[in-house]
Amino acid sequence: MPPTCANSRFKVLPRPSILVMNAGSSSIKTALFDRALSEVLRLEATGIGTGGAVTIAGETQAVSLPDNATALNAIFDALAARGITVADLDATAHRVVHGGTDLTTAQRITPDVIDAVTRCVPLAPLHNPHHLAAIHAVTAIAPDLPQYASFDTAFHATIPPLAHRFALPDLPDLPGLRRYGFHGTSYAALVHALPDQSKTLPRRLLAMHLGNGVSLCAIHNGRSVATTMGYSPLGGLTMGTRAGEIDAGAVLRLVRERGLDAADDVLHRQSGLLGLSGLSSDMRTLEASATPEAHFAVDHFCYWIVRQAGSLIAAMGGIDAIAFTGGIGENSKHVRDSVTAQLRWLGAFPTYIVPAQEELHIAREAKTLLGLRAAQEDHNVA
Ligand SMILES: Nc1ncnc2c1ncn2[C@@H]1O[C@H](COP(=O)(O)OP(=O)(O)O)[C@@H](O)[C@H]1O
Ligand SMILES: CC(=O)OP(=O)(O)O
Ligand SMILES: [Mg+2]
Repeated sequence: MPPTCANSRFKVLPRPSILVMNAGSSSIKTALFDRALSEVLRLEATGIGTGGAVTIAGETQAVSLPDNATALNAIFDALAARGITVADLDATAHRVVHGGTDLTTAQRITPDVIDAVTRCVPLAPLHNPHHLAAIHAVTAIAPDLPQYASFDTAFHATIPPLAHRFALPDLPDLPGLRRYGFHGTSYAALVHALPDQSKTLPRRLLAMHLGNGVSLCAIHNGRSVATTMGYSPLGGLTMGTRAGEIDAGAVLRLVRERGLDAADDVLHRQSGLLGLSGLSSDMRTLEASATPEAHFAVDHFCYWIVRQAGSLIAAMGGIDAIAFTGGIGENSKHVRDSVTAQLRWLGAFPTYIVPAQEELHIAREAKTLLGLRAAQEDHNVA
């Protein structure tokens, strides 16, 4: 089989393979997997909007990444520089944060799927537009390449109605007003990976995805039973630029007095760590800062994790372990220590650090769908 990777410094890519694209709110993480689901190349653009860095096969360079479009171009340029042509792949697979009520299981991307993801842009304005940009960029290069989507909401399909229903009346003209939950690709991967460290999966596991977006998930016997994010990735905890939990009365006042678009901007882009610190949405910057506002922002971040942890532990009837993941969960000892110290009254339980493997989970799902498609084609030929 001829190599597709022209640069001999990089592993030769076995063809065919799956390129996973995970456009988060402050990063685009891409990984190329071979058919055995071994990761053969990783390209990450991080710190979008707050600075920027591109990491290729473990080597990081500071690059100005003012917006997602610049980051996406940097990723495609880096792929091209390594002789990787998207059209040569088996498929691409994308993380999609919000597919609403219609899309909750992994599937092939069709025009109908694109329409549904587009309809959810107002619910996930920091994510869905970036997923669509990545999907359209691949379509422009390779219109016939199969593309798949995995949804952040899927892992939370097991949350019972008591936990996912809002105390609203039936509003038949507004279907889908309910809690969904996000970061499901991360939690599903964590459930798969944790037993490598813990031997068996803890029965009552409190998983914490602490990145630019932040959520906690109560995982009981491997299944999500409650999570802090709700109708959209705006809910729950203090995040990089998102407000998290806020009284609907306060939201109504913001909309009444500032108008819908300005209120949307405050809640999604000017709040959270950025709004509290007046400095940055980036945890590294805040941890390095001596201002009282930066300290307050980090303390607020940890305090509300602990407050919400209490709620999720109650939903599981106790706790057997905590698992940290995401950029902050994996790297900030200060945040992990603060959270675990404030939960010490619960008694002793193990804590684990699990590198987020959203891309591997998405590749697994795409591989399953590719296999089903191949089986279907074989069946049609037979
Ligand atoms: N060494 C570190 N110490 C503290 N925070 C870190 C460190 N490395 C990354 N982070 C934080 O992780 C966050 C980004 O998380 P990440 O999961 O990569 O984001 P996204 O949600 O966009 O995928 C940023 O706040 C960043 O400052
Ligand atoms: C759902 C969400 O907030 O994702 P991210 O942490 O990647 O922004
Ligand atoms: Mg992320």
